[in-house]
Amino acid sequence: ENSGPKYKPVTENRIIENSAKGAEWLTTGMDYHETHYSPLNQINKSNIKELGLAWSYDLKSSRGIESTPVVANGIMYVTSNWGVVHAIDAKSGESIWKYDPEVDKGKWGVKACCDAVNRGVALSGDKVYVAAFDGRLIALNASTGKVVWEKDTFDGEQGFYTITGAPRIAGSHVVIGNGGAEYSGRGYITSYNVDTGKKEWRWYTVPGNPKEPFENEAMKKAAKTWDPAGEWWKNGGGGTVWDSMVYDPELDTLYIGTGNGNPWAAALRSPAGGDNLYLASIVAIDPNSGEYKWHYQETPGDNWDYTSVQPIIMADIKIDGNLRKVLLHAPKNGFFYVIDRETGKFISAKNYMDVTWAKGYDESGRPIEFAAARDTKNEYLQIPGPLGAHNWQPMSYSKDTGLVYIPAQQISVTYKDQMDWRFEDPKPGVRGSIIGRNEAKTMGSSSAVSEFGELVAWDPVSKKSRWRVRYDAPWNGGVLSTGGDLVFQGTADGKFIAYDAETGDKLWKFDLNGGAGAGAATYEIDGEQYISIPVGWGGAYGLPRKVAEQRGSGTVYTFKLGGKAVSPGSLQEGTGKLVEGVDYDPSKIEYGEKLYTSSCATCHGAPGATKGGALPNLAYVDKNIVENLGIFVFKGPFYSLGMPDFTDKLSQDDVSAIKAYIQGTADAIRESGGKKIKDETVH
Ligand SMILES: O=C(O)c1cc(C(=O)O)c2c(n1)C(=O)C(=O)c1cc(C(=O)O)[nH]c1-2
Ligand SMILES: [Ca+2]
Repeated sequence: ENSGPKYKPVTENRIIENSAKGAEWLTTGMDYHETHYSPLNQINKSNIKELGLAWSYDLKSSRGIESTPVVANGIMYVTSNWGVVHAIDAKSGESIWKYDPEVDKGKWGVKACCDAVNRGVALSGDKVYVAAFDGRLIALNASTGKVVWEKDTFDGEQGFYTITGAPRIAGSHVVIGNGGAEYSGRGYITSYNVDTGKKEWRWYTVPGNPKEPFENEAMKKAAKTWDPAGEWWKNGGGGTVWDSMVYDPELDTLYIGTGNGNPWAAALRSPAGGDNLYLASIVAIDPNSGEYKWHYQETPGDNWDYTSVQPIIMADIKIDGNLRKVLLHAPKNGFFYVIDRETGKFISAKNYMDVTWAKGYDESGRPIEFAAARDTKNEYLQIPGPLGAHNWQPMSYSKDTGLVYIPAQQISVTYKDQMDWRFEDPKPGVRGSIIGRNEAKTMGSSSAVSEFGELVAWDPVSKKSRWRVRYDAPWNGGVLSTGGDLVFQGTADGKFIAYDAETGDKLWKFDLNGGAGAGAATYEIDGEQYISIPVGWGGAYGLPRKVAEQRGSGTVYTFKLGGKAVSPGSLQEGTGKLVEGVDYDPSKIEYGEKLYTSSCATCHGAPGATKGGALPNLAYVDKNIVENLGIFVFKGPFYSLGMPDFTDKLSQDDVSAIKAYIQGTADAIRESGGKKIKDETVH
């Protein structure tokens, strides 16, 4: 129990007032603007060399950690997998309380497109809000961690949903969306009263069956941009709001980023074409009524899993001599957008990474596409691939430098439409289809062009990068910028690095116990500035592969000047030896590969393609696991950790074929002297 001073309620004024000094970090993005910038400057260029570990905290988790810490009243709130909340003394690193929503992981793990992650909490009054993976929005007492109220946000809905995002507070409303657009789902957000949990409104992002009454004018308008021949509503249509929402208290408006189409292939979802509103858009909503205000669609007629859910930043910047209230956005599709947040008017879009789907944008804010990117017959080299030029990892906007620091990447894929796709049609050979994926795309090579990561310092006014830092690998962590003229980023290869915000010069680095994804936060207690980063490798890219040699239990690292705490260690990983000696029938390998692609590949990757990520690569596990694969796939020992149950999905014969494929591939790699046989499976 918290024995410290009485918990001071978190109010709108307090969040606004804190922006100027930055002693606390009161929303997932620091304040309402969600800049991931703090004016704190005790730690700066002159003393960064003295930055050392103040404390570390074991989150006791083994999947991806994606939450930016939130700090109020000396308490840090950070989430780990499935929606577990840790309240930590932000000065000492001692646990205050822990809340586990006790998600039925066996039941829900199968619905995880991209790891059982959670991106953090929201604070309001004396409560902390978290959304559990299984759809429950939960209000906890911020001092004790006791449940105040709990609501099922999937109530009455049909889709294959999960929640990974952080809730947001808009006045007296707490709002949450969900994920599921790789499976089946109609995107929506729901608002609840912060005090009572009473459901207030629900806003769908895409229209339902046009034969039924529309919920509102926005849906009626949107339906005209979809072809009913695609019967998208059976599949849900997509548009899930699985990450960013920002609230502007001055304009009393909530801005949400919407996700990709479901299925991905536009030609199957809406054969006659159309923009498919409000997919891949930023939509402004009145948080009191739940009514649509305006939208700007970044990727009309999405065909590539180009979600627009990526972190949105509010900024007030001078463009052509006029101070404009804008939204800054770097979604998956590789373009950087500046949008007027009062009107929704498009200001500019310019690619911050190489892209092969569009040449640029016209004055009205429509992309000028390359026709080949919509070819339904031929394979196409898609850059960025479905993991995006930037994913959920928070970017940061510094008011001092005027730059946006984007954790960007290049990961390509070759795509082709799966023209024989049908809704919920498990097919050996179709990626993830046995576990409910509904993408309608087949993928070829994921490494036709090189993969890399980049920290891009982007000037949103001149639409050019000021500097770039190149990393060998993609999937680097979120970014923090500070008044100390510093930029902090954790990397996929397990470092926490400080850069000069003006030049990109590397000033300091610290070795972590694994690859980092989450963004860092900073705060001040008793006159000392702290910088805190939760570390834990995983997420969509990290499930089947890793970049750092080491991998640790999820850990919060907190630094201060002169800190001298001892670093936590890494986990003992497997042997790294190819599996050997499992009996198999070689004639089954080919069919086994097909079943593997449909059942195992999205989480475990292709056998031997990597030595594993947050989850093991099956060519590098103990022989007993492959030999007894049936024990593991039919509600086995890992079911309670989130592994799907393949009962009624695979037969014993199917399992024998999968075993043949795993052992056969491992043998082939060994015989070829360790040569990689297969590409990794992207996303
Ligand atoms: O379409 C969706 O509903 C949805 C949900 C999620 C999610 O909830 O995590 C991701 C994605 N899509 C996605 O496309 C994606 O690249 C992705 C990466 C991650 C992650 O946490 O690493 N989640 C998701
Ligand atoms: Ca998606």
